[in-house]
Amino acid sequence: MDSASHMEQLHMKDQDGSFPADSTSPESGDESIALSQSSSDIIEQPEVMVEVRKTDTMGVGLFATGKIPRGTRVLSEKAIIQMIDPVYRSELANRFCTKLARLSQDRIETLSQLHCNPQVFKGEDRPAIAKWYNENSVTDAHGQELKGKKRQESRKKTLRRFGVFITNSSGITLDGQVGRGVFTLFSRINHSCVPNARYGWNEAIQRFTVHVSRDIEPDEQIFISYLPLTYEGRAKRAEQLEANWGFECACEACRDPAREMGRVKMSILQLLLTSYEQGNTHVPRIMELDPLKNRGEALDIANQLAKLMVSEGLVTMELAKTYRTCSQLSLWLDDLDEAIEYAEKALDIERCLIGPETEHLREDDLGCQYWLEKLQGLKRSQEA
Ligand SMILES: C[S@@+](CC[C@H](N)C(=O)[O-])C[C@H]1O[C@@H](n2cnc3c(N)ncnc32)[C@H](O)[C@@H]1O
Repeated sequence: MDSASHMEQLHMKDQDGSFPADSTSPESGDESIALSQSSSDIIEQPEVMVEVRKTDTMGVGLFATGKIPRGTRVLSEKAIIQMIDPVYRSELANRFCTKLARLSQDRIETLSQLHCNPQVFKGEDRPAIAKWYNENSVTDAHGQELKGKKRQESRKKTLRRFGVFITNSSGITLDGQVGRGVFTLFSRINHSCVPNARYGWNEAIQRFTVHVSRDIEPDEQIFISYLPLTYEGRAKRAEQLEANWGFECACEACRDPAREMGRVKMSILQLLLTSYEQGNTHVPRIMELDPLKNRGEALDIANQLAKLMVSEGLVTMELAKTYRTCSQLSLWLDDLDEAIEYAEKALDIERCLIGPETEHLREDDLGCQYWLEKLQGLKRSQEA
């Protein structure tokens, strides 16, 4: 489909700055078809393990086409559009327009089909895009310069596409600088407060990857957590999701009030641990909790927290971090064997969620593998 055939489908008001509801609808009709992605965008995927399908309550989502074992890298994508983050939003919009103008037609179509959250727009977006249009000439797919109404239509589409970019872009690094990119299949993954997958930019292979955190059954939907706050209760999660993504979460944890108890307990344990790590200067007195007195008590709490996370199905990087804390505390308590056991658990989670490329985490033993190697070295020197 060329760009001209989309043109009648946009009905964005131009003068008053408002964004009518249909400005956020995809530009083409049936979302379940034509999710174009050139084969060079996905690498290291020996077989297609996932596909985009319609859901009942969350638009489209990503689903497993067969059984997927825990720790599998289900996506390894290159961005369809990416850029370094400028300081000012108007500059971001300006750069976006320039990038978009150079994008291939199939990538523009792919971008246009993605979800746009109307809440992402800011006051300066429309003027910044209008300014870019005033300063640049725009051509259609056949190289014909757009004028009058067509040019206006093109500007409206660009505004929506910028909304798509903001809605779906994720943090990456580009030549060592902070940037963001949009990834075709990743953009279709819905949120769950009990995710079964983890995403992240893989510096070593320069790809955006998604790994499943547990065994996945055929036809199961893949979910990530849009929120970093895995311990937070439902009300806080709902507030964040509404404010940043504009939806009411329909995940299994939010539909089942019984699951809240686990979260409450986890956030209390986390609070106690954090207070202890910070010298108990901010002990949350409202909860009438006694601060942790020593490393033994801290280890006990960290261990309880890790067990709770596992029993609640929260296999996240916070779990790896908690095992790492247990390992550090065990070492301080002079139990090297236990420290190694916890370090192995942390590494298992890290491998499962990130993969083996963690060389960039070598500094300060940040990566679990380097921490474990350090402990194993200590053990060898003790035995020598
Ligand atoms: C990045 S998109 C994910 C793909 C999207 N479902 C689509 O159709 O393209 C994010 C949007 O998906 C929907 N969504 C994601 N997770 C959801 C959830 N747990 N409950 C309800 N809607 C959800 C919301 O509309 C949200 O703004």
